[in-house]
Amino acid sequence: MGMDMSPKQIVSELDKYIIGQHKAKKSVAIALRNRYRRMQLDEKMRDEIVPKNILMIGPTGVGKTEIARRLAKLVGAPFVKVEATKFTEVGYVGRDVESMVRDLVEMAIRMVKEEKMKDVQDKAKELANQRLVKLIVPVAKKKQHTKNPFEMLFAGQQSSDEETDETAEKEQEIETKRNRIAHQLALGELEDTIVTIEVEENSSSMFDMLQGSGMEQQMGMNMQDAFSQLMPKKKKKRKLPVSEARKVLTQQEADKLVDMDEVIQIALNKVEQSGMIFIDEIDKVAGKSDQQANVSREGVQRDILPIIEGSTIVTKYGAVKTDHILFIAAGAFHMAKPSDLIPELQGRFPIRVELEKLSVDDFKKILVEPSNALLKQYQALLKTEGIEVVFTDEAITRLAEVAYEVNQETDNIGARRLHTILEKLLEDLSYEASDVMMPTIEITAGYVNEKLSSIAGNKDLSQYIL
Ligand SMILES: Nc1ncnc2c1ncn2[C@@H]1O[C@H](COP(=O)(O)OP(=O)(O)OP(=O)(O)O)[C@@H](O)[C@H]1O
Repeated sequence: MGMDMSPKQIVSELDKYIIGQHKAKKSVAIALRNRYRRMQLDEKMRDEIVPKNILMIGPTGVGKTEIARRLAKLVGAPFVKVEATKFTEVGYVGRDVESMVRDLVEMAIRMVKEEKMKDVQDKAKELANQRLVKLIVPVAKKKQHTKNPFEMLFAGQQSSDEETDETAEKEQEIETKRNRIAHQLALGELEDTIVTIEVEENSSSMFDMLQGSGMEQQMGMNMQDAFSQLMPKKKKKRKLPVSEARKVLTQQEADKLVDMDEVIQIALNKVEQSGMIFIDEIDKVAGKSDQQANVSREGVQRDILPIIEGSTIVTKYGAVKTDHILFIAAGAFHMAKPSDLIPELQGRFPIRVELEKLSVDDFKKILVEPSNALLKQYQALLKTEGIEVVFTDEAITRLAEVAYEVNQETDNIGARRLHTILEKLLEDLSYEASDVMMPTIEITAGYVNEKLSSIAGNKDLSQYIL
C-alpha cells in the first residue's frame, strides 16, 4: 500500500469504506496517481507540472470528507480539514489562512514521530526495563566521603585498598540482585510492584484559558508552543505499578531515541510532496461582491489563493512550499455556483465531481457493508457485555427508510442521520445491556417501528430527537 497504487486499486480500497460515489473516488484516485507520476520525472519537468486540485460538489453527509480522508490514510499522506467559513469569522483577525499549512505540518510531524516511535519501541522497552531494575534495586547510598587534601596525604595505601574492596563487594551484591530482578521482570512476576518515577506535567492550563480569546490568532503564532518554551516543564514524582510505569518509561525512552531534527525534515518533505488539505464549505465564501458580507467572503478567497497557487509558508519548523499540496475543496453549492468563485480560484480547481444523494438502498449498505460499518460498531460494543445483537434484514431496511424520511422532512444531513437514528434505537438496550441476561437479541422491523416510528412520524419531535 502506498503512493504507487494504481487508480483502480485505490478505488477498490476506497470501496471498502465508502458506498457508491464512484465518480468521486475515480477522480481522487487519478489525482493521486498523477502526483505519483510526477514524482517519477526529473526535477525540472516535475516543477513544471502543476497539480490539479479537486472540487467536490454535493450535499452534506454523502461522503466527501470521508473519501478524502480515506485516500490520505491509504497512502500515508498528511491530511487536514478546514472550513473556509472559519476565515470569515469575527475575531479571525488577519484571517490567518496560512494556519491550514501550519496545521498540516503539525499533523505530519505527529505522523512521522509516531512511526519513528514505533521503530524504536523494542529498544525503548528494553531501556525502560533496565530503568525499572534500577528503580527496584537502587544503588546503596554511599557515605559522602569526599577526601580533602589533608586526608589524601595521610590516608594510607592500605585503607584505600580496603575501601575499594568494600565497594566492589557492594557493587557485586547489587549486580546480583539486579540480575535476579531483571529476570523476574522478564517473567512478568513484578507487574504489581510499586515504583516511584518522575513524570512531566503539562503546564497547559494557563494556555487553555487564553485559547479562544482570539489572542492566538491576533499574535499569529501558536501560543501553546510559546508557553511551553517559556515555562519549564514541571516534573512530578508518581507512584505506579511496574505495568504502568513501564509504559511511561518506554514512552520517555522512545522520546529520547527519536531524532526530532530528522522527524521534522521528513515531515516537511511529506507535506510538500504528498500533503492534502480539505477545504470544506467553499461555497459559503463564494458569491458576487455586491454586498458587504460578500466583500469579506471574496477576501477569504483572495487570501487562500496564493497558498493554492503555490507559495512559501513560514512555520516554526521551517519554510514549506505549497506548490504540490493537493487541495480538495468541497461544498453543497445550493445557493452559489462554482462559477461564483473568483476566476483565479476556479482555475485552480479544474477537476469537478458531483457526489450523488444517498438513497434508501445506499443507507442500507452504509449500515452493514463498510469495514467499520455502524451496525458492526454497535454489535462490537454490546458484545463486550456478552450480548449478541442481530439485525434482521427487514429491520435494516426499516432503519434506512426512517433515516431517509427524517432527512426529507427535516434537515437533510445525509448518512449522519444514521448515527442519530441508531443511537436512539439502541438507547434502551445500551442502558440495560449490563444487566441483561439474554445472550442474543434480535432487532426486528417491529422493534425499529416501536422505538422510532412515533418520533419519525412527528416532525416537531424528530427535529429535536433524531
Ligand atoms: N457514501 C458513504 N458511504 C459510507 N459512509 C458514508 C457515506 N457518506 C457519508 N458517510 C458517513 O457519514 C458521515 C459524514 O460523512 P462525510 O464527513 O464524508 O460528509 P461530507 O459529505 O464531507 O459532508 P460535510 O461537507 O458536511 O462534512 C461519516 O461518518 C461517513 O462515514
